[in-house]
Amino acid sequence: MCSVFKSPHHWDVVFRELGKKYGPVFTFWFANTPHIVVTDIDTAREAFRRNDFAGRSESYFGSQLSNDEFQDVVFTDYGHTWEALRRVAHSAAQKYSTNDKLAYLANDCVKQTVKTILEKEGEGQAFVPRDYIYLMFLNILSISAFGQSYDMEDKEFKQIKYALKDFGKEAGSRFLLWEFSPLFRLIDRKMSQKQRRLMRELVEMIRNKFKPHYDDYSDAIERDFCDALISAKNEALREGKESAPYLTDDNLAMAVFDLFFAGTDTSQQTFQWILLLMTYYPEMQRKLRQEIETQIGDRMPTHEDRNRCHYVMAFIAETLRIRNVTPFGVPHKAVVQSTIGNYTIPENTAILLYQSLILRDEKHWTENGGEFVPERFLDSEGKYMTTRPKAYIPFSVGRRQCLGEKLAIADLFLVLVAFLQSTQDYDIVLDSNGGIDPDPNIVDQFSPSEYKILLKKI
Ligand code: HEM
Repeated sequence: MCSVFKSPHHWDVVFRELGKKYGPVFTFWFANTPHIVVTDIDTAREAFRRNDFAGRSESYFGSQLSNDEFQDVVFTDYGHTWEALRRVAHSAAQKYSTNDKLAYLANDCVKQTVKTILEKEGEGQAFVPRDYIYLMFLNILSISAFGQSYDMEDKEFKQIKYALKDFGKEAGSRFLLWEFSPLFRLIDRKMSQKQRRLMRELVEMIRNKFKPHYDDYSDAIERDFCDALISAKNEALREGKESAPYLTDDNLAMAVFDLFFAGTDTSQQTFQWILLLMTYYPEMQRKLRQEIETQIGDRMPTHEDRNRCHYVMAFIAETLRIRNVTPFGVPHKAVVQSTIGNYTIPENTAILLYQSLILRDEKHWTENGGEFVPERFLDSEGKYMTTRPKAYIPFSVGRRQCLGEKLAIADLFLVLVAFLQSTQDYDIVLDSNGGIDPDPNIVDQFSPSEYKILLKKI
């Protein structure tokens, strides 16, 4: 473990070397906890489709979101509560991913953001787009979740962003040391206690938004994600489903929390990559604009436009492939003793799916697997491939696979198209950047190093 903390490189570089040296399945020790690392797609698909590896280990961080009082989807171990919560959260997320409301919402949020950028930053002035992107995706999710939007100066917006984003930057890799070393938590107690407090306040905030939904809930109209979950709970109660006892108000509020926790940062960070890549490769920006102009023009983008905008879809897919923001996925746990390939895996062992290695492995992606080539997702007629290559796993595989995949793609598509439409009188130009390698200071994610862009009038 020391070797990865001491390394000046991103963990991806270190694990890539380990993968080359030790093959498709190897053990890595975080302090005194062994983690099985899987780097082969066939082995991963076979193992993760089974319930045997659908568990989550008890973790320091996870215990703040799933504990005796309430449980969420992401951190709850395999069992009835997880199954019940996952089912209702998945169905709500799927519903939202094709909802016309989402198309209007994304369009409004983007237009408002571009207007604010032009007012605050002005034409031709370089600025860091990070906070604007965060606000845009947070608003899309918060309006979908409980019908509330924020502006940059809102106290609550600042609180959410600080707890889920800025504090993470401040704490850096200490997060991992807190996770694996109670002693380090004690030594570093001022910061680790602050982290617990921030999380507690955030959980409380979301619960306070969820509960009042009962007061004016009506079966006739589904306003947002909270209503969708209440409706799923009522249905389970009415029909006497086995899942009903697990759908407590506190658990459902935590499922809403997951939307923020698992959905905002992943989506907004992916969009930061999209913006960086399309300014880094201006000829690709032109191609994106051309397609949008011919296929959609000035009207508001809809979900159906995904079937027309093949290059836009390929560009998003390639960004998710080469700059997958969750390179190591989320650790799974063996719920029983089982096997991966020829290895016996003891009960309770943690397992990591090393997604980013599979996503760039030359075995599956030819020798240019490390390069950004959106065309690899287009067929010979230039159409976006409907069947994805088997090694395309930015959202993981199997029982725990991301339940927000469809929603994330819908959001990214709508936001990208609306962003390019709203800036059609400009070239989006990269002003300064640290290249397109992931920031080596954020070791367990793929985050772009800070960059500045400007809107240059054509
Ligand atoms: C680009 C955007 C996203 C990426 C790359 C991403 C990726 C992932 C990955 C790799 C996992 C771990 C799967 C596993 O354990 O095997 C995951 C889990 C999860 N994601 Fe996403 N995600 C994204 C967006 C979203 C959105 C928008 C939502 C909200 C609806 C969401 C909700 C979840 C939840 C609830 C889980 C936990 C599933 C479970 O444990 O059963 N994600 N995601």
